[in-house]
Amino acid sequence: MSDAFRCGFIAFVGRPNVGKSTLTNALIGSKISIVSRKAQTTRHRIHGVLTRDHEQFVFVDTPGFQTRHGGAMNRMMNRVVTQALAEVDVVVHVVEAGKWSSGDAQLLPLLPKGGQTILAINKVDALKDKNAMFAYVGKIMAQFPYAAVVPVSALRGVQLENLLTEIGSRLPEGEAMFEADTLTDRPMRFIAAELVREKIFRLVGDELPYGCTVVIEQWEETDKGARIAACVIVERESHRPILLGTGGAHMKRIASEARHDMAELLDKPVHLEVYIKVRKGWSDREGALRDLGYE
Ligand SMILES: Nc1nc2c(ncn2[C@@H]2O[C@H](COP(=O)(O)OP(=O)(O)OP(=O)(O)O)[C@@H](O)[C@H]2O)c(=O)[nH]1
Repeated sequence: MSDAFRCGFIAFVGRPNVGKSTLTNALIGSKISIVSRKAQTTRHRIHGVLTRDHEQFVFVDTPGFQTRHGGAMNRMMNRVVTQALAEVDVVVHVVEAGKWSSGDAQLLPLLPKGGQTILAINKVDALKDKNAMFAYVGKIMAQFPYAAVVPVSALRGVQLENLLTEIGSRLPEGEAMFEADTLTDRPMRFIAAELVREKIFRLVGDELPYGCTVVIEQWEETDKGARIAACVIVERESHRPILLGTGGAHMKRIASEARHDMAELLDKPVHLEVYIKVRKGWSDREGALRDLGYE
């Protein structure tokens, strides 16, 4: 392989919950995309950038491929996945060690077959029967011509260097696209909205259906601090008390934890207000989704 600098886009695809976000974060070494036990927490494509001596990796973190529901939201999410695959240089198909389901198989027809698709078998730390791995890999390899297979543990940081080497060798030669210290090209506002959404999912995700989004409505930043107002949009009036909690306790906790993270991110004091708005049926109307910035 030549010593020329390489730079390119990498997409992680896989059914929900296989650990795509955790893996991206482990590779980039900073918490940018949000991680949660709940499926479907990453709705946007997020670029994280890792720059090394000989390569620049530009990661695109795609949402979980959806097959369970037929709503406009899921159709749009699947379109985002398809688009992401068409635009990138390397696709990493992430699966879970020992667990192959129809959700994994349904992705296969979308994967590029030109030698740029790598299989990453995540969560090897959780695999009880290590001997079963051989049969598991064989079964998957029989179904798709992967260019490489790398067992990893995003959580424990196992074999990540190996995965980076496999990805890096398949990136096109070319100059870096981002400054070396760029972690993400997403604006701060977007990340702030993601922080609020992350807290909501962690605290009331089990009770709240997936139709909830966060929009930053006010953003005033000076050298001394920032004033931010975030609006949480829910589908039904009945979702409001879930978010509020008894005496507003949930909302207070969500706002306080999000404010703390924002202050850390911006490295200055943050004043955060969080409102709730009800907008009926928004998650099933593509037009409404577009209004809110989901394309
Ligand atoms: N044991 C183990 N757990 C992991 C590993 N990587 C991720 N997880 C866990 O798996 C769960 C899902 O991880 P995410 O990174 O949110 O998964 P995702 O594929 O991005 O999920 P979506 O955003 O829903 O598509 C979390 O609870 C992680 O802590 C791993 O290597 N080992």
